[in-house]
Amino acid sequence: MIRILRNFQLKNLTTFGTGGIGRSVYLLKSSDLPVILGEIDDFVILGNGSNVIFSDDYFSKNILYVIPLSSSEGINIVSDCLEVDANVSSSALSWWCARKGISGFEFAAGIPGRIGACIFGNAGCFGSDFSKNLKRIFVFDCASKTFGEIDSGDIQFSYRKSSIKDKVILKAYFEINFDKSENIFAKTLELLNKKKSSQPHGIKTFGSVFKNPPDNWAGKLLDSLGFRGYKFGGVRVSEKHANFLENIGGSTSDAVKIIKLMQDRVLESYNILLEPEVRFLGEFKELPILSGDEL
Ligand SMILES: NC(=O)C1=CN([C@@H]2O[C@H](COP(=O)(O)OP(=O)(O)OC[C@H]3O[C@@H](n4cnc5c(N)ncnc54)[C@H](OP(=O)(O)O)[C@@H]3O)[C@@H](O)[C@H]2O)C=CC1
Ligand SMILES: C=C(O[C@H]1[C@H](O)[C@@H](CO)O[C@H](OP(=O)(O)OP(=O)(O)OC[C@H]2O[C@@H](n3ccc(=O)[nH]c3=O)[C@H](O)[C@@H]2O)[C@@H]1NC(C)=O)C(=O)O
Repeated sequence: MIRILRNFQLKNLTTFGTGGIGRSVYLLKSSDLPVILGEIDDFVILGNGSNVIFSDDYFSKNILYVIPLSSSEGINIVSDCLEVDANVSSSALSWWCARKGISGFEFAAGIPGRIGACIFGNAGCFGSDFSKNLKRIFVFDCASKTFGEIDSGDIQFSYRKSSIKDKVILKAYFEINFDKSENIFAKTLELLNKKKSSQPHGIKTFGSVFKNPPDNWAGKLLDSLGFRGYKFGGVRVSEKHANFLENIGGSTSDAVKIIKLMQDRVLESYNILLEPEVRFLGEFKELPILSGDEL
């Protein structure tokens, strides 16, 4: 059953926990998604809300929020492929694969997103990403309002980027490589611990603020300028990692003020324009420069 939540507090839909009011949030099951996609226009689709911030104002577009699927509901082995529903979380997929002795997803245990969004944004860490074992995706094309498959060879993937545009990913098919379960568990835990030791967890964040610039690291540049622990309103820069913001009772506009300051200071000091990784949804009075193309 599809529920439409009117005038919904958007802070409940993102891991950062800020944002204004959304006109219409469609709360649905994964199996309802193909139906609703053919019926509505002017929407954004969310995964786990871990890479987005909504403005503090009114958001008038429709928002599709799908209830996450567990690994037992959303992952199947179909002939020689791993078929994964887009609404399975990255970590559920990683641990499911470890239990089944399927390698290649050890990196994914600590990524907070869902598979659809992770492919869209080519999420990754520790030298691996979602493009690696991907064979094809099943999508809804928003322009033609049709469903179809796309081979991964026909998608351009780069660092935190894919060429997927105006499409909703419904399912993904990955190749299967078997290994000993105990080896996979060990590697998964090792990478998870590595991530936990260098990044904040158990606190509201949206992952990295900026992408790393070529041959450098956003965190290192921001740290060198003294941003660790910097606070504006109810948002502060993590003491653990200078490329993370933590919401300790603030708003999106507090976060945007810090993001702009960070971008300005790195540009002035190093002549490097940091490109935000987080996606900004809604109307903003001021925004940081979103990509170098805008200069
Ligand atoms: N490496 C890491 O540790 C971290 C990585 N991340 C990244 O953030 C993303 C987080 O995932 P998640 O929290 O689930 O995503 P979000 O809910 O934050 O959504 C991010 C964007 O993904 C698009 N999207 C969502 N679902 C789909 C879908 N089924 N098909 C096509 N596009 C979709 C939407 O684009 P639109 O607005 O155009 O509708 C949305 O704006 C991953 O891509 C990952 O790269 C985030 C934090 C940490
Ligand atoms: C969290 C994300 O992805 C993470 C991913 O989890 C990790 C692990 O692979 O590698 C990237 O972080 P990162 O480049 O900041 O990795 P780190 O190893 O923590 O830092 C890189 C370098 O900067 C230095 N560093 C980092 C933070 C800081 O405050 N000070 C500092 O000097 C580190 O010492 C290291 O020399 C991804 N970030 C980006 C923007 O690519 C995300 O995309 O949201």
